[in-house]
Amino acid sequence: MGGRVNEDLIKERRKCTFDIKELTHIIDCGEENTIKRKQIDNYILNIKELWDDVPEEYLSHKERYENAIKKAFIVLKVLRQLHTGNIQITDHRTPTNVYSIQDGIFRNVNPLLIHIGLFWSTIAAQASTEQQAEWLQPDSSMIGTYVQTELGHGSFIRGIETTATYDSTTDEFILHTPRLSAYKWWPGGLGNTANACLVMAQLYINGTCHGLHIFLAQIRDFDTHKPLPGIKVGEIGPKMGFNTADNGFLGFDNHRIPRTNMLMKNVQVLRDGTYVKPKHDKLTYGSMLLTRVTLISDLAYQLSKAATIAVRYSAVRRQSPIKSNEPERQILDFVSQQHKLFITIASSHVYRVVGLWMWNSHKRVTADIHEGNMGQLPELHALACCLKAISSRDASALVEQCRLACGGHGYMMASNLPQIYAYTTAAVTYEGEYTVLLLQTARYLVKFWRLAAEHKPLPQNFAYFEDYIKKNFEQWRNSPEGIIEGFKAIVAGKTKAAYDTLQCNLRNGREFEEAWNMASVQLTNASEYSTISRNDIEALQSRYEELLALIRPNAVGLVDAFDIRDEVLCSTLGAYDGRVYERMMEEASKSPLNEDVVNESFHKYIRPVTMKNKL
Ligand SMILES: CC/C=C\C/C=C\C/C=C\C/C=C\CC/C=C/C(=O)SCCNC(=O)CCNC(=O)[C@H](O)C(C)(C)COP(=O)(O)OP(=O)(O)OC[C@H]1O[C@@H](n2cnc3c(N)ncnc32)[C@H](O)[C@@H]1OP(=O)(O)O
Ligand SMILES: Cc1cc2nc3c(=O)[nH]c(=O)nc-3n(C[C@H](O)[C@H](O)[C@H](O)COP(=O)(O)OP(=O)(O)OC[C@H]3O[C@@H](n4cnc5c(N)ncnc54)[C@H](O)[C@@H]3O)c2cc1C
Repeated sequence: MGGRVNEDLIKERRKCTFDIKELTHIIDCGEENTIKRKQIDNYILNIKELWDDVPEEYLSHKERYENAIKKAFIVLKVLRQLHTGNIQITDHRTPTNVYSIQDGIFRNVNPLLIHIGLFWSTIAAQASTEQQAEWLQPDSSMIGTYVQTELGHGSFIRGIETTATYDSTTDEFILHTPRLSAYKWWPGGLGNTANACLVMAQLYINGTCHGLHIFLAQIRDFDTHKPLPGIKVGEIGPKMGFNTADNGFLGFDNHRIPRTNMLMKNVQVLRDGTYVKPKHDKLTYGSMLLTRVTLISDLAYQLSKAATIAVRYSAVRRQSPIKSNEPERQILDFVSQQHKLFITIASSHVYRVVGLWMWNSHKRVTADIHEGNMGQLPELHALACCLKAISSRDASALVEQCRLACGGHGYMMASNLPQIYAYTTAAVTYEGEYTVLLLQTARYLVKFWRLAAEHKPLPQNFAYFEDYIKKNFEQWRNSPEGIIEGFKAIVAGKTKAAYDTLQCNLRNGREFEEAWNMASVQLTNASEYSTISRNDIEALQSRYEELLALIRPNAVGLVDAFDIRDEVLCSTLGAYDGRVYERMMEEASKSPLNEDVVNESFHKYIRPVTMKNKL
């Protein structure tokens, strides 16, 4: 759509005091990545079939899925071409090769996300070399998903009921769903798209349960796509978001797979049924760990989208004068609006940096594990748990804050803020629910507080526990170092409080698990504080309003530096040109309810009532 850039935005960009491109290169981890990202964006933007102009809100549940699948397989074909063309394309904003531009294509989620983000990555991480050679062919017919959660169990995965029983007479595993609560429920792409899946099931050999293991199972015929015998599969229905993905359900009726379909990099079942244990019994949980790590970067990217939309709109929207005898002001001039939005820009940068640090930490620890050293795994797990929990809670809260800061127009689907919120808030639940993961980190904190309380040696990362006990903390200084020291004191204090409550519950005769449950609110609080979150930064930094004023002239420049294309933002409020009202009117004209001057419902339902006895 043509037309002049909004005058207020032009002025805002003139006010900017830093080099926007330089910040974009920092966000992309280098200018060469910016160039590569733009190449990919342009390449995919030129595929016309991907950019329909029928808003998905006007499609049926079925049409929305079919439209998304059409696009997903165009993208998959392109990715295969690019990869086979040896162009290693990595979008450093989400170091998972999840291409930022996909948000624009699907406006919701790519139905192949779990195929790309969990199915392949789990095979690459947990299948043996021979299995990878067989299953990871670039032109494979397998379209997979990751099938763990059941109707009856999501958080407590040791309670998963699906069984995989070894039959030595035929050298097979028998996958079985013993009851309704054991039906797999939720996996992305399972309902209609996937023809294969990685199933998390309880392994049984000669009546002994060896716990959860991962098995590759084909569930549909590669050629006809019909479910195989013994497979009951379908789609779970509409959700709050993610409605371009067919999350599904799956039941096995004594479905047989070869023994060699158990992922056997870290653990083996030999032909005679011998079970060869893994070096660490949580290696099977590795895909959850990796996804939690990747989610931090993705959430940072969702924040950058919401901030871009809300800040640009706030620079364009004029509402209410500050002095009655003056013109209406840009709402971005209201300090309360700056308070709502600038923390979102900051949080996007914080979680992008943390996400990249965690991504590199995961690579380092994975290399150690490959060498047989499991020592760093517990800390990586504890960090991934609290960081995924806090980043998803912060991101969903801040995206909603951005939506609310845009008034009624933020409530329009055409603003794209509702979809970004629906997408982001799901991350508080999936891949490990918020409270459940915070309690995992609490286990780790309590373990080291116990050592500190017993004056035993502590790893360097927990030296501050000892400082706290010896009251070595300095007076709070209003500087970054002072704030970090303050946080350490808060975490130590919260951990001590939870630990003391735990000890008190035990002294009162409670068993450990009950004592833990009774202290769980304090335990989650300690975990939350082990991660600096948005509210804490505001609360701690005096001169806060002065800092908002410092940011104000650069606010639009800061979001322009995220360099998110209009086609990806998909937002009437956030487009680069700021022509909000023209875009809103253009989107409204697409509503099917504007096709007829008088909708047929008038004659069918309204007129017989309103004109009764009047003709
Ligand atoms: C797909 C993403 C791709 C790319 C990302 C990019 C963008 C993202 C965008 C969209 C993503 C889209 C869709 C998301 C798809 C969602 C998929 C899913 O949700 S898959 C299912 C996820 N399910 C879970 O996460 C379940 C949560 N529950 C658990 O993890 C476990 O039940 C729990 C850890 C809570 C407990 O396990 P349990 O076996 O009971 O252990 P216990 O608590 O007794 O602890 C024992 C011991 O083990 C340690 N430990 C536990 N887990 C791990 C681990 N993963 N790694 C290492 N160590 C672990 C634990 O600390 C404890 O140690 P100590 O005894 O304390 O020493
Ligand atoms: C959009 C989306 C996509 C998903 N994709 C997949 C997928 O591809 N593959 C897959 O396998 N799964 C997937 N899931 C499922 C997801 O992993 C589960 O929903 C998640 O693990 C939570 O489990 P649950 O829903 O059974 O909730 P539950 O485990 O029943 O928890 C419900 C509530 O109980 C409380 N609670 C539970 N346990 C504890 C505890 N120990 N202590 C304190 N409180 C507790 C918490 O408040 C929690 O919110 C997806 C889910 C969503 C929403």
